[in-house]
Amino acid sequence: MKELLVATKNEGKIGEFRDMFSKYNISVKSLLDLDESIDIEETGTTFEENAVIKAQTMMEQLNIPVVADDSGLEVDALNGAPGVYSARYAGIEKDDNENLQKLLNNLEGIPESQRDARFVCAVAVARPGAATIVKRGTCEGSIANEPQGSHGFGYDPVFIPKGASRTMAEHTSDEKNKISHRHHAIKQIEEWLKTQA
Ligand SMILES: O=c1nc[nH]c2c1ncn2[C@H]1C[C@H](O)[C@@H](COP(=O)(O)OP(=O)(O)OP(=O)(O)O)O1
Ligand SMILES: [Mg+2]
Repeated sequence: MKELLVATKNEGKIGEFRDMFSKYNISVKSLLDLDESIDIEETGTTFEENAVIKAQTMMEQLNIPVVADDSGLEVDALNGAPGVYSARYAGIEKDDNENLQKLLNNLEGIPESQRDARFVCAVAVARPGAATIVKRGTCEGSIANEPQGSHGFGYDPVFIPKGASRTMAEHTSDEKNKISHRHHAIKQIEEWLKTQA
């Protein structure tokens, strides 16, 4: 079992990386195991830029391969907002509940047919002495009228994946990990993951 650092402090992401990397025989360490005071500024304007910033910052400090995830929700009726600002939508302090309440307020009165959205995830792999890899995965869906379900994290209680009749937070973690944006991004770094185990 090889250990890999995922440069995140998000417990929801950490759990999903643990579950999805286990099949590659890789165990996950995160910034919560390392040093909670590490705070990497997300100055990019795209998910890819921010994922690369997070992965390269830690790779340069530790001289080991580092994976990072930058992700968020794009809502068509809001011209792609909250997008890269998903974690800071309702303010500087991250608060999943405030964020999704603000989203529901901003979509008030907008009919179901115009509530299309997608989750986006960029996964970056920064490697000492080799080029950084960055891949994007998406999960199409729409925004519910009210939060439902208690699994997952972030905007999961208001996101209904395309073809589903319940929110992502009403999916088990195994179900989510088969269809999520994070799953689709990780799938694209599979070849590299296999070289790490
Ligand atoms: O599967 C997901 N299910 C629900 N919501 C999600 C998901 N994936 C991302 N999201 C939302 C949460 C947060 O509002 C933003 C990520 O922001 P993002 O900066 O990438 O993560 P973060 O600041 O929580 O942790 P960190 O930067 O340490 O990895 O998008
Ligand atoms: Mg962040």
